[in-house]
Amino acid sequence: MGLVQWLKGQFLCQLIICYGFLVSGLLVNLLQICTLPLWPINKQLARRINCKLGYSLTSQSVALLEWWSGTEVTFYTDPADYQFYGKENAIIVLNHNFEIDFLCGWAFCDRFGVLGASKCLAKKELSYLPVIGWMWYFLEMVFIKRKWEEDKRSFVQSLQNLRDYPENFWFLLHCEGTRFTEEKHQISMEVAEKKGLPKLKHHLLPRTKGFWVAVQNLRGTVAAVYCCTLNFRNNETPTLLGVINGKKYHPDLYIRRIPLESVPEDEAECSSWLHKLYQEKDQFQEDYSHTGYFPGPIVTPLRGPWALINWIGWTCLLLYPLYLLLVQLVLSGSILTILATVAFCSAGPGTGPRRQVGTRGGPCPTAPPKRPGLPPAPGHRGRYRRTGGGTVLIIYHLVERRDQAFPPRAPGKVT
Ligand SMILES: CC/C=C\C/C=C\C/C=C\C/C=C\C/C=C\C/C=C\CCC(=O)SCCNC(=O)CCNC(=O)[C@H](O)C(C)(C)COP(=O)(O)OP(=O)(O)OC[C@H]1O[C@@H](n2cnc3c(N)ncnc32)[C@H](O)[C@@H]1OP(=O)(O)O
Ligand SMILES: CCCCCCCCCCCCCCCC(=O)OC[C@@H](O)COP(=O)(O)O
Repeated sequence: MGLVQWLKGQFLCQLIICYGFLVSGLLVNLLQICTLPLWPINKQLARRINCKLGYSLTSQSVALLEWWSGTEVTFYTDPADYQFYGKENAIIVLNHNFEIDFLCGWAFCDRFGVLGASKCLAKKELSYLPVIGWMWYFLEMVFIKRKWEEDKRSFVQSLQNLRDYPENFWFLLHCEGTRFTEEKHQISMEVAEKKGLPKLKHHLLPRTKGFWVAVQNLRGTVAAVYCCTLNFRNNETPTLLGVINGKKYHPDLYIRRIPLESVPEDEAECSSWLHKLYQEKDQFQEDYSHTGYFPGPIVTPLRGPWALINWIGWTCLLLYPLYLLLVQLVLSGSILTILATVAFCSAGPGTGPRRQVGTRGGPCPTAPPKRPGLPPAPGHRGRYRRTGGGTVLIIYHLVERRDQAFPPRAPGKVT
């Protein structure tokens, strides 16, 4: 494992990433609150400013995915459709099978310059997420409780509000309404059987009302439905923690552009249309599971530098005060304070499965079987690496050098 990969696994690095995201997010929220007086005067300008602020935060996670973990989404689509992406409003229908499908969605948005303005139909609980949830209010995200009788008024009103949105946006819909699990799949297929619908192998049965209401209320504003089917090579199970640890994943995304005119206006016909779309998506996934790729050519939209530049900018801005603090700390000469810092930096949670760090020398319950005469198995990292011990060594040398530069004071003598 190279030095860079090892650094990415260090608790201190992950702490800095999360610190940067949270503090920058709070600053973005503060700036968004400052745009409130502008809304009654110039709503469109307030919206454009909020799109930029939203981009400044959301794009950090795209930078984390694409630059930190090195994950590159491979796009499969008809080149004839490519010209429309980013130049029109669209409803995105995406399967909801993976923990980071939203991240891949954001990366797709960023490639076509619609990341700051894009929205989704999200469960109300997400609006309470610190920073992200608060930001989404200012981006006019559509939140629902997933109870139609309680949702219908606010849902329709939220969609109507988007009809005069000044920026091109994509509206993400996970029509299944929840993340795929085997248990939910079983229940869902029982409903499919009752309804006389074909069973799906890789998807939950879609809830169709939300899609129909979105299409009806965005007709004339949205030009097309983008049927997006996402999967990961080699049966990878991607996680956000893996991305933060710098683990590279291999997502494949198949996009089909369907003009909105071809979506029926009648609710029952629209429902049948969506069920048929999911049956097609299910077949794409089935073929993918055998071939390892989606139909159609691969397109490679340019990965712009702005997500990375934005992330580096925030990191430098927010790390500078910490850097000054650290310098003061080291110069303070207080060994106790320095050791407390060292202990904090190195005692971060392990990044792999929880393990007894060998305090009693006991074998790790989750460690791969020992391979006599061979180095530990690749997935198994030594005691110190796991507890950020590398961080300890770096700071220890820093302190050691300080001692050389600043010899310990003679008792009673002030230097
Ligand atoms: C690659 C992607 C590219 C680009 C991405 C683009 C944009 C992304 C960028 C930015 C977006 C910003 C942020 C995104 C990031 C993070 C957020 C990501 C994810 C969060 C998303 C979520 O929170 S998912 C949960 C919320 N969404 C939904 O719930 C949508 C699906 N639900 C609906 O649409 C529902 O219709 C409803 C909630 C609107 C109303 O539901 P309700 O159940 O009340 O009514 P329905 O008629 O729909 O359902 C009743 C019928 O369903 C049948 N039924 C009962 N049980 C089941 C079952 N288990 N499975 C299926 N169906 C069932 C029941 O029989 C009823 O049938 P009837 O025939 O009798 O009506
Ligand atoms: C530098 C960046 C550092 C860290 C980046 C962190 C980015 C955090 C963004 C959090 C956005 C949360 C999106 C969650 C999407 C999701 O998957 O929600 C679940 C719902 O669909 C369905 O819920 P359920 O019914 O429970 O399956």
